[in-house]
Amino acid sequence: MVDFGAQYAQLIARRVREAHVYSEIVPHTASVADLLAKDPAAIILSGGPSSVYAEGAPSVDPALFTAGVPVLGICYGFQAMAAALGGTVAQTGQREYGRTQVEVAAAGTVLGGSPDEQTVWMSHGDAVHAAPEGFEVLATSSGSPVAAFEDKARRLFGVQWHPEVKHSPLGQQALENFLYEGAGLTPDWNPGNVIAEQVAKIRAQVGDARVICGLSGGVDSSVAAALVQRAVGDQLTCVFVDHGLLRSGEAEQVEQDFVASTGVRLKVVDARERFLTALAGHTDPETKRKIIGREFIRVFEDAAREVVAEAGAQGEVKFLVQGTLYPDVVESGGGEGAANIKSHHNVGGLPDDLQFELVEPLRTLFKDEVRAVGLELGVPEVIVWRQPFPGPGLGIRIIGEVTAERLDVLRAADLIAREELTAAGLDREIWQCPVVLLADVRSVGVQGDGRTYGHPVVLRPVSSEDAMTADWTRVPYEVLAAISTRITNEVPEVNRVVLDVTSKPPGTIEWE
Ligand SMILES: Nc1ncnc2c1ncn2[C@@H]1O[C@H](COP(=O)(O)OP(=O)(O)OP(=O)(O)O)[C@@H](O)[C@H]1O
Ligand SMILES: O=c1[nH]c(=O)c2[nH+]cn([C@@H]3O[C@H](COP(=O)(O)O)[C@@H](O)[C@H]3O)c2[nH]1
Ligand SMILES: NC(=O)CC[C@H](N)C(=O)O
Ligand SMILES: [Mg+2]
Repeated sequence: MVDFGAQYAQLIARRVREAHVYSEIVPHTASVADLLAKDPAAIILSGGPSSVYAEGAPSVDPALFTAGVPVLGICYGFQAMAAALGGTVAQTGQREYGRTQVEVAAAGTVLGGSPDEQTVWMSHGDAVHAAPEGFEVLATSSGSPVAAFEDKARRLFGVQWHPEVKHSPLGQQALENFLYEGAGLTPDWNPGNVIAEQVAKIRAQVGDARVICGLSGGVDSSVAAALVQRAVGDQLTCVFVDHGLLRSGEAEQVEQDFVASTGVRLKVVDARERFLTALAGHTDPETKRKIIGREFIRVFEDAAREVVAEAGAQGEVKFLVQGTLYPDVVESGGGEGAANIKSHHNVGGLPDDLQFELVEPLRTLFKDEVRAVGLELGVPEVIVWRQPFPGPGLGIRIIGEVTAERLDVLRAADLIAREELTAAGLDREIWQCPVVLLADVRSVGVQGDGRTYGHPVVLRPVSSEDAMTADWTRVPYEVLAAISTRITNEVPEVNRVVLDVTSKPPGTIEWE
C-alpha cells in the first residue's frame, strides 16, 4: 500500500488483513525500484490531501504501471494513476463528501457482484474527467464523470470512492475482488496473534523497569494496561488523571470498574485546578488541545516520582504506556504526509520536552480490533463496550473558553442525554454522542412567560465502526424530544437544544 498522506492508510492495510492477505505500507516517496524490490503481488495507491495538478503534488512514476504488478488506485491514487497514464483530472466544482450514489455501467473486475447502483463513501474535490487510453469506465456519479475504471489487460484498476471505509457497504467486496480476481491472490495469510506478539515486544522494550500507564477507564487504555500487565505484571502502576473535564460520575466509575475487575494498582490524581488554570483565557481548539496534552504529561511526571518514592526505590520511571490507536496518530498528522486534522492530546498534543519513552501496543490498530483483543484478554464487557470519550474531555466540547461554571452546565446536559439514550436502549447502536456547549452563542427564549437569553447545546449522536468515518444516528424523535425537554427544564443556562446532522467527512465527530 503506497501512502499518499491518506487519512485512511492504515484502514486500507487493515481491510487487506481482513481479506487474509499480508500487507505493508510504504511512503509515496519510495522509488519504483524500492517498491519492486519488495516483490509485491499487488499494489494499492491510497488517497491523500493533495491535488494531482498542483505544484509539488506527489505523483506516480509511470514505470510502476509497466512492471506487470496489478495496481488499484483509490481516490488520490486513482487520480494520480489517471494523470500518469494520460487521462485528465480537474476540479468539477461539485465536491462529494460522505454518502454518494454511483451508477455502475459495467461491473468489470473490481465491481463484480455490484448492483447497477451502489452507495459509496466519497471525500474529494477533484475528479477524473477522462480515463486514459485503454481504460474502460465502470461507474459514474454526479460529481465524478469517471468514478471507477479498469484496464483488464494491464491489470490496472481504480475507484474514486473509499472502499476501505465501513460506510461503503460493498467496499470490502471491491477490495477482495481486486486482491483475488484482479491480482489472483489466495486468501491464506492469518493475522499473527496480536497478544503474543505485543506481550513479547513490551517485555523486550521494558525489561525489568517500572512503568506507568495513563488510564482513563476507556477501552483503549484498559486494553493497553491489560496487555502490559500480562507482559510485566506488577512493574505497572496505572495513573488516572481527574482533570476536571470529566463527565458526571466518571472518576468514581473508573475506580470501581477497573480496579475491581483487574486488580491493577491505580493512582488517582486530582489535577482539576491545574488544568482549569492552564486553560483559562484560551479559545482556539488546537491551543486548548496542546495545553491539555502538556498538562497530562506534567501530571504523569509528578505521579511517576511519587510511584518511585512510594516504593521506597531510587531512579526514575522511564516508560509511559498510552492507549493510542491509529486514528489518534493519523488525525494528528502522524501518517506519511497526512494532514493534521486535530492534535490528539496523546500524540500531536505531547510537549516537545517529553522525557518518557512511550509504550503504545495498540498504535496501529482500530477500535474494533482493540475491542476484540480486549475480549480475548478477558477485559470485562462493561469496559470493552464503553463508548469512547476523548482524553481532553469536555474541554473540547465547550466552544469557547473553558470555565468551571461552563463545565458544570455541560456536565448536567451531558448526563441527561446519556441517561435518556441509555434508557432508550441505544448505547450499542450509538458510537458516542458528544453534547457540545456553544458557550459564546446566546439565543432568546421564553420560559415561564419570561424572556431568557441562554446558550444552545448541540447533540451529536453518531454511528461508526472505527471513528474514521461516521454518520449521524437517526435517534427516534421521542428520545430526542425527551432529551430536549429535560435539558431545557433542568439546566437553567440552556434554552435551546439542536441536533447535528453532519456525517464525517465533512464534519469530524467532536466539534474541536
Ligand atoms: N483521564 C485520563 N487519565 C489518564 N490517562 C488518560 C486520561 N484520558 C486519556 N488518557 C490517556 O490517553 C489515551 C488516549 O485517550 P482515548 O480517549 O483515546 O482512549 P481511552 O480513553 O483509553 O479509550 P476511549 O477511546 O474508549 O475513550 C488513553 O488511552 C490514556 O492512555
Ligand atoms: O483521546 C482522545 N484524544 C483526543 O485528543 C481526541 N480527539 C478526538 N477524540 C476521539 O477520537 C474519535 C474521532 O474524533 P473526531 O472525529 O472528532 O476526530 C472520537 O471518538 C473522539 O471522541 C480523541 N480522543
Ligand atoms: N481523499 C482523497 O484522496 C482526495 C483526493 C483529492 N485531494 C481530492 O480532493 O479530490
Ligand atoms: Mg477516552
